[in-house]
Amino acid sequence: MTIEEKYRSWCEHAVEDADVATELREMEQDEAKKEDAFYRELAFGTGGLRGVIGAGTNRMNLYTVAKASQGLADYLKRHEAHPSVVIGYDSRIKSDLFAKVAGGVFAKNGIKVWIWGQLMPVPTVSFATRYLKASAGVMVTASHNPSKYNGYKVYGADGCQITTESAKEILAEIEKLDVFADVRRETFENGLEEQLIEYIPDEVYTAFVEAVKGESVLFGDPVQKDVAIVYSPLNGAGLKPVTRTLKELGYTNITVVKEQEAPDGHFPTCPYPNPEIREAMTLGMGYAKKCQADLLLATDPDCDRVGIAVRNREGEYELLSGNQTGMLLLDYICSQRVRHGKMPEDPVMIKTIVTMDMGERIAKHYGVRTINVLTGFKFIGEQIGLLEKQGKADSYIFGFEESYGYLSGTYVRDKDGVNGASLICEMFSFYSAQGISLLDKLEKLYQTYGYCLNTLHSYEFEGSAGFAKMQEIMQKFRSGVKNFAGKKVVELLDYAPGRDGLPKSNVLKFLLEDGCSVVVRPSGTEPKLKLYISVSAPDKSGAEAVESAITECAEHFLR
Ligand SMILES: O=P(O)(O)OC[C@H]1O[C@H](O)[C@H](O)[C@@H](O)[C@@H]1O
Repeated sequence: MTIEEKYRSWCEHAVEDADVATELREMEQDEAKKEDAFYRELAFGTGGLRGVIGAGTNRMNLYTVAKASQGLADYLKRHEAHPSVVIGYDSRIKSDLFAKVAGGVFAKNGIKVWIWGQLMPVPTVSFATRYLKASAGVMVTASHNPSKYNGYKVYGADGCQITTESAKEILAEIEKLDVFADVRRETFENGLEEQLIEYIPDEVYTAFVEAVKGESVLFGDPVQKDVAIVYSPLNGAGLKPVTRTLKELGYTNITVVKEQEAPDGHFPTCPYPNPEIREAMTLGMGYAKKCQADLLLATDPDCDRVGIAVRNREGEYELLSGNQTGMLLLDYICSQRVRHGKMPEDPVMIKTIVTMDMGERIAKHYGVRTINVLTGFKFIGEQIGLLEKQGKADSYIFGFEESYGYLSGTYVRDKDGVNGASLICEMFSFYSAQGISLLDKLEKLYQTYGYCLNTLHSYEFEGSAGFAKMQEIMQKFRSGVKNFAGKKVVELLDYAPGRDGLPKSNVLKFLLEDGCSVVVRPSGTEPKLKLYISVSAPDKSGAEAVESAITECAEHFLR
């Protein structure tokens, strides 16, 4: 079908959602808009389906969600006699609608549905899928993307986001379908009445909170639980689970950022609700200053990421990167386990290839083995599953990503902002009781393992033209870069054909002299090209100078 034919078909059939119908009418004379909306189908990327909410095959709308659900239903029915699915959703625009549409499709296909009765974090979908022994889980969210996005993450029965092979199979099922003719769906209300759809009981939520609380590595050590914590759920799903868990863990002094407390998919005070981005933390930092807080925490809308800021000696708040927080947590978990004789046999830490290599050095110091995987926490979850199959689930002590994702247990198979927030508070309070700040601790780590600066630069390439441009840039990088700002390329690791036993992925890692590296890859969740730079140097200012020279050099390839 041509773009115009697809457009006409949508005008005829996509009448149920008034917003979609209006948008279709409005793009009638706008060829560029039509092309962008229809030039491709939304594909499964790093985090499942993800796209801008709106009209068309390349958009998140009730039709593309229903089609994906039908494809998933067909896949599940092919694999299982009596499949069941857990569904969750966050505060994003139309998240609840898409969750109900998905529920209606599964119900019509005879698949039992368990749905959370209110917005919930991503990890609770992973948890409930395992707890209820469901065949799959679906989370409607676009995680940390701006408000115009939504998405659809799919989990397997093990609570892990589906990885490359299953994604391919599901995608093949989806591609067989006509978005209008082949989708079977009933109303959510009918599904409820027929008891094909049921709300997930409270007991599951409580079990999740208990599992998170069980991840403490204090082992009886004293901590100061009256530290002043400012918390922002960034208008997302974290509010209830994070505050409940922290309170039950005994933290007594928590202030929630009022403007970012209520769920709101428009994210009025933080258009880009990603704790990686300074602006998302600005309001929280203002609150922290006002309350003289010790620690600021913010979780993203689906509460799988957590960002932090801590007060420095001058009374200002400093943001910590995902790498820094991850390293601190890794060191804290390892040191506590060693001190209390709780380190398992053959301990394992898992991180991604774009996550700071210094993590590996810390792990080694404690006798912990590191497994490196591709970007995406699903690959960390997958490794936990493999350890479990070998009867070694207890070996897993921690997994983290530079993109602010942490998980210290096996009770879920995705990063967990509730677990991250609780561990960070515990680590903070533990050191605080000894008069040590997280910044001091970080300094100590640098002294022990060598100073290392890791930065991430992202460049937006929107739409079909942007997509093509990113491919072109990757080719330019691929074809023979000899040095970056005078630092010789010692080795180029190209992950496109697959390497180190990892699935094929469009990622290039340049190992440079002096322990520096540059990684470049198109994001799987946003229309962006990402550049990860790692610089080892004697001190911060030296590292910053090298980093900016390398960045400037790498940016030449983006033109
Ligand atoms: O770099 P991207 O492909 O956009 O992915 C960045 C991150 O996106 C999501 O949060 C995934 O769950 C993470 O596992 C991933 O690291």
